[in-house]
Amino acid sequence: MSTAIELKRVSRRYRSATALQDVSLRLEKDAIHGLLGRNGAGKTTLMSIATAQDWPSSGEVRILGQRPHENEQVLPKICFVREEQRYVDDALAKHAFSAAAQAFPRWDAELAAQLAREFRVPEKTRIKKMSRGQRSAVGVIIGIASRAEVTFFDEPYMGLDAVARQLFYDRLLEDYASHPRTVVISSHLIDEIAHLIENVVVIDQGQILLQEPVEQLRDRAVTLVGRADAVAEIAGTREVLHHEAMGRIVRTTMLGALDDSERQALIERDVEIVPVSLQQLIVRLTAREDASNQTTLNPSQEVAR
Ligand SMILES: Nc1ncnc2c1ncn2[C@@H]1O[C@H](COP(=O)(O)OP(=O)(O)OP(=O)(O)O)[C@@H](O)[C@H]1O
Repeated sequence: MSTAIELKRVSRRYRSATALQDVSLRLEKDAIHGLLGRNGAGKTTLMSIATAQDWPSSGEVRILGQRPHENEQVLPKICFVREEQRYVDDALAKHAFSAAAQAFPRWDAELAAQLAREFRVPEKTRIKKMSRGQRSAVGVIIGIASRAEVTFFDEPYMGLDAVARQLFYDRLLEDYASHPRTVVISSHLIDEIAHLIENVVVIDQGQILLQEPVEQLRDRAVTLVGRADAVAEIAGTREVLHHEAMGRIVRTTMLGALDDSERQALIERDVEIVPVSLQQLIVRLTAREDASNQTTLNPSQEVAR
C-alpha cells in the first residue's frame, strides 16, 4: 500500500479546546476515504492541517511523502474544498475557475465548464451574491476539475439540493475512475456517501475511533428481520447492536458474520437478511467504543445527525 496522507502524533491545541489529540493516521493513495464524526469532532481541523492551511501544535504531516507546509512542490497537488472559501469581492465563477487553472497543473477547463452547466451555476452573478447551494457547487466543481492528486472535501454538500448532491457523487466517481487520485470527504450523511467511499475514518473528540475498509465494516454485522423466536435462535450469544420489535416480527442488528448453515436455517425459518446501514453501524460501534473508553458520553448519543 502506498500512503498519500500521513499524520504522526498530530495535536492541535487552542487555548480553550484541544481539537486534535495525538492523531496518527495513514491514508492509502488513490482511494476515496470518508472522514466521519460528530459536530466539533475535529474533522475540519484535521483537513486544515493536512492541507497546510493550519499548523499542528505538535506532530508531523506528510502528503505524498513530503511536508506540505510552505512546500511549493507539494501544495499544487493538494485541493481543499471548504464551505467558508473566500473569493475576491467581485469574482464571478469564471474568475474562480481561472484562479484554479493557475493553481492546479492538472486543471481541466472543459470539465469545469461542463459541470458549471450541469450544476446550473449562474455565469453573471458574483460568487458572493450566489445562493448557498450555488456557492457550494462552485467549490465542488473546483474540487473535481482540479484533478489534484490529493483532494479534500469538507462537507461539500451544504446547501446543495438532492439533485445536485447526486450529480456531485456521480461526477466525482466518474472522474475518479478515469483519473484516480486520493480523495477525503467529511460528511454527516454517512449512508448517502457510503457507496462512494472505500475506507472509513471516524473521529471523535480529537481522536481516531475507528479506521476500516467499508466492506470489512459491513461484514462485521448483519440485520435480520423475522419472527422473534427464529431470530433469537440465530442471534444466540452474538452481541446485539440494535433491536426493534413490531408485534411478533423483530428487526435485529448483531455483530458477527453468518456461516452457510446459519444462512440455510434463516431461509427455512423465513428470516430475511437486510443490508446493514453504515450510518447505524457506525453510530452503534462508536457509542460502544466511547463507552469502553469510559468517556462521559451517553451511549445513545449519535455520531451523525
Ligand atoms: N479557531 C479556533 N479556536 C478555538 N477552538 C477552535 C477553533 N477551531 C476549532 N476549534 C475547536 O476545535 C474542535 C474541533 O473543531 P472542528 O471545526 O475541527 O470540528 P468539525 O469536526 O469539523 O465539526 P463540524 O462537523 O461541526 O464542522 C471544536 O471543539 C472547536 O470548537
